[in-house]
Parts: sequence; structure tokens; C-alpha cells
Amino acid sequence: MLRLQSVNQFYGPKHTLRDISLTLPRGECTCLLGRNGVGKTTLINCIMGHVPVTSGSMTWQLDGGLQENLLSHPVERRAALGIGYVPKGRQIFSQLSVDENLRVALMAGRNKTHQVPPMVYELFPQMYSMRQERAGNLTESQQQQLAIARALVLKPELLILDEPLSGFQPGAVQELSRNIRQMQHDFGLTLLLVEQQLSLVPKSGDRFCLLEAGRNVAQGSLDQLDDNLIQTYLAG
Ligand SMILES: Nc1ncnc2c1ncn2[C@@H]1O[C@H](COP(=O)(O)OP(=O)(O)OP(=O)(O)O)[C@@H](O)[C@H]1O
Repeated sequence: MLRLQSVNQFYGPKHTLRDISLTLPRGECTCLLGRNGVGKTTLINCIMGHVPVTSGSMTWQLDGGLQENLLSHPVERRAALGIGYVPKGRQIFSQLSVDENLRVALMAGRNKTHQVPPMVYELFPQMYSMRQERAGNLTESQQQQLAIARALVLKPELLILDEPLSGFQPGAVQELSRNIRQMQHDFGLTLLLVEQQLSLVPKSGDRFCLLEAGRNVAQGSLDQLDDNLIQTYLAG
């Protein structure tokens, strides 16, 4: 689905990502882990095209085996290719209604439809009942649901979530985790989920990729994330 090979990135003279190689298997949830400042958000920004890659490749595999060089697609084409993104801090339009937030997102889509797919409202029934409400009036967790719904209206194949559970009360974390699990199943999504707190890594996750100082120091299935790796690269 998405394969990164030897990706390097610099902010000016600062070498931020170093030879990152990572494959996101179709339909699986990969958790991108690492402490503060190790390069997680920068890697996501490179995938989305918000930050230029200095060297390396990113290959987007389409259904039927066709491959696309993701780096040849400008930022505004990546959503249309089927890559959705829920940024840290959500970045919803707080002055617009729930419905307007979703319609703005639809305008960026591959198909020029103005219809919110019914599956989105089935997943988030509150978004339907609150569709005329100003987004800024929603609770924090409802705003996160709106941010996820906004990405889902374009029916992405890959959805990237940057710290989607961080900063919420335990009840909201449970509900959002359920939402994420259900949407992976219902939409047949491939997920890349960024997290720095191990306690917020979803139990339903399949794989992990661990970053340290811009390097991919370990990856594998989540049950291979052992105490040694946790103590060395995630604890404290
Ligand atoms: N726009 C920028 N210009 C220069 N340096 C940056 C920029 N954005 C991030 N950095 C630096 O790049 C490094 C990686 O930052 P990044 O935000 O990708 O890490 P992160 O793992 O996502 O951390 P966090 O979990 O805190 O978001 C850090 O040293 C950070 O200070």
C-alpha cells in the first residue's frame, strides 16, 4: 500500500529523518512510536507532502498492482490519491458548522460529490444530530470525532492519525479507540497512528515502528514490542 525506502529529510542543516524505511501493509494499523522530537510528525508531513523529502522514495500501491511515485504528486493531489490525515490539534474550522466542515473537506475529493457518505454518520451519529452546530461549540472529543469524520468523507484508503487519543479523559479515550477500531473495519482502512505514550497505543494495533533521533530503530508486530525496547526508546 505505502512503501518508504531510505527517506532522508533536513530542516536547513538539521538532519531530521535518517534513512527511514517502512512498509504499511494494506488493512493493518501501524503505530509510529517514539519520544518527543524524534521525527514522527516530520515523517507524516513528508508523506502528506507538507515538508519536502531530501532523498529516498515513497511508493503508493494502487489496487490491481499499479504503483505510483508518491513524491511526484503535489500536496493537493495526495488526498485525492486516497491518503487521509487527521493532524495533531485537529485544525477544524471552529467558526463553521459541523456540516460545513465536512463539505469543505468533500471539495478536496476525487469525486465531485457533495454528499457525506452515510457510513460516516453511522460511525458518528452525534455528528449527524449536531450537523448545524458550530464546530467550536463541540466538546474536545466531539471535535476529534469531527476531525476524523472530515478525513473519512473522502473515503481514504490510508488514514494517518497524529496523536488522536492524547489529552483526553479515559472515557473519551475509550470511545475514540472504539471509533478507530470500528472505522478500520467498516471502511477497510489502512491506518498509520502516531503516538508517544505507550498507554494510548490501541490494543487493536497490528504493527509498530519505533523512531529515535530520526532513525527507525525497530519495527515488527506489536507483540514484539518488548520491555527492552520500551525501556530504551519509550520510557520516561
Ligand atoms: N519546522 C521546523 N523547522 C525546524 N526544525 C523543526 C521543525 N519542525 C520540527 N523540527 C525539529 O525536528 C525534530 C523532529 O520534530 P518532530 O515534530 O517531527 O518530532 P515528533 O517526534 O513528532 O515530536 P512530538 O511528539 O513532540 O510532536 C525536532 O528536533 C524538532 O525540533
